Amino acid sequence: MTEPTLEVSSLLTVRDVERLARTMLPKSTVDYFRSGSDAEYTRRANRGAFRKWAIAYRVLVDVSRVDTRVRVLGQELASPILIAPTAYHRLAHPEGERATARAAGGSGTLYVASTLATTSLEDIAATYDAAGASAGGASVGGASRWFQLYVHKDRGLTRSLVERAEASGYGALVVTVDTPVLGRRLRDVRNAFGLPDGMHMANLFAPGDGIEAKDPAFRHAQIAARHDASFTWHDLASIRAWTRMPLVLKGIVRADDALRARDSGVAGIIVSNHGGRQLDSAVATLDALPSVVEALGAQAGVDVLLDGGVRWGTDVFKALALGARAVLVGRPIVWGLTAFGEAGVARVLDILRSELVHAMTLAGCPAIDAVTRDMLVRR
Ligand SMILES: Cc1cc2nc3c(=O)[nH]c(=O)nc-3n(C[C@H](O)[C@H](O)[C@H](O)COP(=O)(O)O)c2cc1C
Ligand SMILES: O=C(O)C(=O)c1ccccc1
Repeated sequence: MTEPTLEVSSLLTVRDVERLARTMLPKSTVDYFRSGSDAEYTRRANRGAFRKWAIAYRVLVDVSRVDTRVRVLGQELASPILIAPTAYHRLAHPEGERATARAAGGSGTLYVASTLATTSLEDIAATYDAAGASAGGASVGGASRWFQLYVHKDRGLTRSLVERAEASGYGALVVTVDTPVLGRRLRDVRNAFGLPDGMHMANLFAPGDGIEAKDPAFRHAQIAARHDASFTWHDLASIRAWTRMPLVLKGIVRADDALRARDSGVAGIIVSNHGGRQLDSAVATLDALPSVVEALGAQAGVDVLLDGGVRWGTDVFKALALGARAVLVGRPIVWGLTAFGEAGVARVLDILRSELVHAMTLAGCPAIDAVTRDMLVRR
């Protein structure tokens, strides 16, 4: 009866999961996963923005059933909580992205696979689908996994990533637009952070090709140096021409950029500042959300998602009330993966989802469309 500390069920909050995971990894890995850039104003501001809102709950509503289903890019999802793309899952757990994909596929959670995965996008796709099929999920066939693209100077490499993602049945292409160069994460510089030997960016390099021989810090630093800092709105059209996958732009925080995205024909945008890892002093995502939603208007046909600092079900509630269709979580997934592999990722998803149900129940919101702007007041 008494093995209290290391049972997955003893983890009650995302905070518990993070606390445990941080004891399990080398310092330089914890630093890489946790850090924001420079003074980390934005990493903290993302969390602080949630604290500025309070929920004006409604009473005497029938909340004996609470329905968290949402439509994202025309697809029905059981929950508005999605998995943000994060690099290097094998640093967190030996099974890496495969464990994440099994937890996501098994629970029907939308998983955005990173360009910088340590498992190939084909392998992630197959693992996700197999988990979905054995769970009897409706998500088999790719619509519930998306692929995140970094645009590289090497157009041929970029195009081949897009073509591989399409061939593997990914349901959307998420183009990250906040990383023309890498943000300066001071701890990574001081730790000379890099991928250990034997771990590699499986989508970008084959084992044994030249870059594998270079030292680990070099390998990590080289990655962002290969991003195309000259990429513009104009070039987006060429990516559209390469694929039939709907496009989602990740990293938008301005109303005018959101309008430009809509005019470029994208299906969705993610209000994101990369978890405070890119431009420090960037606006917190929850603070940026209302202006983006207002600019696009209700019938825009562009789904607005948000990430950055979502750690509680009430955070999800607040983002939805301010107009997000769904949210994504980054670091909490990595901590869950570290702590218990597939079961840890599943636990994090379960914690956030049940907290959201609990918040909706107590707030008198039996369905997502009841989570409206008037549910919030400024603290
Ligand atoms: C360790 C780590 C790696 C990340 N790698 C990527 C990536 O490869 N591609 C990308 O678009 N965003 C990446 N991000 C940003 C996340 O997609 C997301 O925007 C951010 O983590 C959300 O904030 P949260 O961690 O506070 O939930 C990464 C974030 C972290 C923390
Ligand atoms: O760490 C990150 O946030 C990330 O997205 C990234 C970008 C380029 C190289 C390595 C990681």
